[in-house]
Amino acid sequence: MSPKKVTIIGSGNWGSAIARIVGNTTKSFPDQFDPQVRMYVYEEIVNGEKLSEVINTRHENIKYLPGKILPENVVAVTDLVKSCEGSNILIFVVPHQFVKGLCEKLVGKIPADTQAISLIKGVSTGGIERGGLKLISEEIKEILKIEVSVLMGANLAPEVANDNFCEATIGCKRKAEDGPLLKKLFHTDNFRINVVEDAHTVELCGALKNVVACAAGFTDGLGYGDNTKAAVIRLGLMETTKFVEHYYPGSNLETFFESCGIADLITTCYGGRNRKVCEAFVKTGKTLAEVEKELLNGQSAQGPLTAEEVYLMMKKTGLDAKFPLFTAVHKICAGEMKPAELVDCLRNHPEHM
Ligand SMILES: NC(=O)c1ccc[n+]([C@@H]2O[C@H](COP(=O)([O-])OP(=O)(O)OC[C@H]3O[C@@H](n4cnc5c(N)ncnc54)[C@H](O)[C@@H]3O)[C@@H](O)[C@H]2O)c1
Ligand SMILES: O=P(O)(O)OC[C@H](O)CO
Repeated sequence: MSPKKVTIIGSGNWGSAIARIVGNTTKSFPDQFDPQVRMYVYEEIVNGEKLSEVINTRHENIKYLPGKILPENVVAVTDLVKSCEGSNILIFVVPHQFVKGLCEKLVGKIPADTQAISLIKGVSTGGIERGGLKLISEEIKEILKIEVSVLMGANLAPEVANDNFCEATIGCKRKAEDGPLLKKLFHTDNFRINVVEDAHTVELCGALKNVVACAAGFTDGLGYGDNTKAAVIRLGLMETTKFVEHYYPGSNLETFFESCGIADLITTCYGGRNRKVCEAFVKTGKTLAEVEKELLNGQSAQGPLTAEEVYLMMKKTGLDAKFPLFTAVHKICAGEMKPAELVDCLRNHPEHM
């Protein structure tokens, strides 16, 4: 078996942090992986220089992960199709609103035996019209006709890039077949991977924790303390388990105890961008777009968009009333509900009845 070529599609905060890991693991296992890792970069000019050229000369993503050196075998490529040519493993790591457009550019260019793994936390808009759910992994699979696994976990990119110890979960439907190689690609001393088969649950935990993090940001902005945030986390977890069970009956409860579940909820509700942006939204009275622009320097908080997408799909089938926390997050983001009303929503939550 010849060594697998790997492409990272995305070079934001998480894409760059994961490039540091994958650049090193591919070098460590030359029998399994081609050591050159191509990274698709959505080109932009930063301080008068092309970002891709800075990455290829100074090996630093000065906009999205400043101060951290990328391995030299990670090569920035600005042509998406060229970045994927001949690759056997595609790592998708872009804000979820860009996935469909990128995949459509790759149609007909990706052999059927290519594997993908999505690190994207979000849901597709593709299910909304029919009131159903479409996962990002399903969107990629549908467009490119390839197998897609997922990797989610309590992984704030700056801490991962700092090599601080953490865990992550790979969800892989063909666990026996694909799990070992994918684990090899990501598993390090400080980034510990567990592989599970229940990929839907892994992916939905990753998407929905961003919605819960918005609620945590709202309560922080309102000046409530850690007890309130713990209630947000607990009720958010209850809604997440119920949501997963509704769309994928028979999911494995144990998956919620993996890094993708409770651990990611905790880290995101304390240290994430969604929390930060939503806290500032309440404190400043500015719009979410304004605070995102001011605080994140081009990075993206996926929670408000995911809350809207989840709300629209639930609304179609009248499910929204059963998920008051998810619904409240959307309504607050959309200006249909005051942030202070969130506490009433928590107070009257069905979990207390
Ligand atoms: N940052 C984290 O700590 C973290 C950790 C785990 C998972 N994630 C998830 O990973 C995914 C990617 O997040 P990120 O932090 O790497 O991204 P980011 O928030 O840093 O987003 C910026 C990226 O979007 C790209 N972009 C902007 N406009 C684009 C366009 N029109 N087409 C294509 N790309 C465009 C930019 O070039 C940049 O690479 C998200 O789903 C996120 O939830 C992030
Ligand atoms: O900064 P956030 O809120 O996008 O969260 C980042 C990661 O998903 C945490 O695991």
